[in-house]
Amino acid sequence: MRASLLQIDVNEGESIDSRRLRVASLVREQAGAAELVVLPELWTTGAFAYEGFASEAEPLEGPTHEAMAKAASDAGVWLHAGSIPERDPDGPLYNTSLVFSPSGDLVAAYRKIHRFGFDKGEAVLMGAGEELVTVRLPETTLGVATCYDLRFPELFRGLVDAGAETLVVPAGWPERRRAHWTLLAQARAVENQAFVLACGTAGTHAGVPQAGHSIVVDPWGEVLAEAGAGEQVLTVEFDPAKVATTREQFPALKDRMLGLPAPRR
Ligand SMILES: O=C(O)CCC(=O)C(=O)O
Repeated sequence: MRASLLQIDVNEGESIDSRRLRVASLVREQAGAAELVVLPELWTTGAFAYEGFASEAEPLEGPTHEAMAKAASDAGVWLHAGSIPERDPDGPLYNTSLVFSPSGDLVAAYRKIHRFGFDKGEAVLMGAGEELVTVRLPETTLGVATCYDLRFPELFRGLVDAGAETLVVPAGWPERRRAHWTLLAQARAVENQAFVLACGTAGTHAGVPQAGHSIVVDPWGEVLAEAGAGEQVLTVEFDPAKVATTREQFPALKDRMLGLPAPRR
């Protein structure tokens, strides 16, 4: 199976409308090159451009949905279209990832569970998702998570328990903590014996330089491909069957001790 991670440069010098058109044509260019295409987190606004979240938020079936559904079907690819600031007509904003089938149907929407920012930004401007999301592809089952979620291993264990074999993580990770990004992507792959496809952004928005360095890690923790800092299409071929063989040959997941007693005080 081939996947292309589109590490998009997100900066204020380009309007959201232009970027949407540009990204749609990059997705179309993946026709025949990849079966799965992955975009980063909040690539329309920028993950740190908090002031724009409310004004640029879209309904689930808004302009990004429309452009990405068309791009997925034109290219005939599975498309994890990264995330949008979603305006729920009956609730708060959410940081919501969209996944499309090769015929352009929305097959999954994942509202980010762990919001970043502590006492500001996304953590106060957006609501928290409550549901784990997996997506069955012919070759593998995707488990989806977003950016800051990468720091919470229990979420990924939940996805694995739900059948995930390929963990897809769109992000807008800052350069300042790039070492964590790489380390955590490898850790999630090793502990879950799963592929990790982690797609970040390039450029600088809201004064925050982005890490880039999108990365694909196999179930043994080996880095199959890693991008540089700038905008880049990172295409990788991987064998989804390696999840089952790794789990058979080194069956650590079977040694989980569920229901451990609480520590004695
Ligand atoms: O956890 C981090 O260091 C970065 C997280 C982040 O930037 C985000 O979730 O938007």
